[in-house]
Amino acid sequence: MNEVSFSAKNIGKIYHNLLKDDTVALQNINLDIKNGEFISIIGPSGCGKSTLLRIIGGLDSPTSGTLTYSGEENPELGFVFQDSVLLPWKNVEENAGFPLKIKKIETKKNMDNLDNLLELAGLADFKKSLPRELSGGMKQRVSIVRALSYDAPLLLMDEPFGALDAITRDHLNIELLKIWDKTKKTVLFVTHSIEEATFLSDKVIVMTSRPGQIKEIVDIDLPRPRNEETRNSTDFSKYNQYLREMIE
Ligand SMILES: Nc1ncnc2c1ncn2[C@@H]1O[C@H](COP(=O)(O)OP(=O)(O)OP(=O)(O)O)[C@@H](O)[C@H]1O
Repeated sequence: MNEVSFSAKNIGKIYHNLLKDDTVALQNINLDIKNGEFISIIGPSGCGKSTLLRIIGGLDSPTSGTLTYSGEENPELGFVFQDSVLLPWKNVEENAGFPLKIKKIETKKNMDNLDNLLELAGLADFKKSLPRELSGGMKQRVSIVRALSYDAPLLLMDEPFGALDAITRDHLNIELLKIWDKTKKTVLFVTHSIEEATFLSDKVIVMTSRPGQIKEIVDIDLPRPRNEETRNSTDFSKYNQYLREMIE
């Protein structure tokens, strides 16, 4: 089954530097994530958010502790980073479907799914456009569709909307939730924005400053689907205030 959940036990990460003391980036991280959850990670700059994301994604290994996946042995991952790199000579459709080409899985089912995702992301009319003809927000949408195109059960997102203006960002948050609702991926999302974390997540992991430890995992009990009404609600403000006080 295309599912993944994972459990991190006592994860630690030390970077050994050539000309200065070692950096203890993560310490004693314990975490259980269920299939289909939307989890955000927030915390002060340099507290190890990206390191934790990379370790969970298998792009980096922990210095100590264990990470156990269940559901799939080696779960495939989709990645979206702050600066999405699209191939400038390929159009939207070709960029979004590039993983399918590389993996040689351009089946009818996958191509139909790609079409649906482009539609969901509001890109149906731009399939033949080149990256230089797109706005920053549209490029990020292409990179999200690309990450979802091969149906990886786990999506890792590192500040994917960090470079965008607030209005576009709010818009993309809503679109991302619509796609997530349809695809039921497990999402791990790093952000500097408390409001973004609250708006999107089932749970927000709050980290301490370096060495990064988990200060608290906050359940965000706001009704779904979330929309502009959510942002205007008192509960939304309360969660933001709670999280802000915890980080300060
Ligand atoms: N490859 C590396 N080699 C050495 N030190 C590193 C490496 N990657 C990260 N670090 C250090 O580990 C710590 C955590 O970095 P990381 O990028 O995970 O933090 P972050 O919370 O994502 O930061 P930010 O919020 O500023 O993006 C920092 O002190 C950083 O300098």
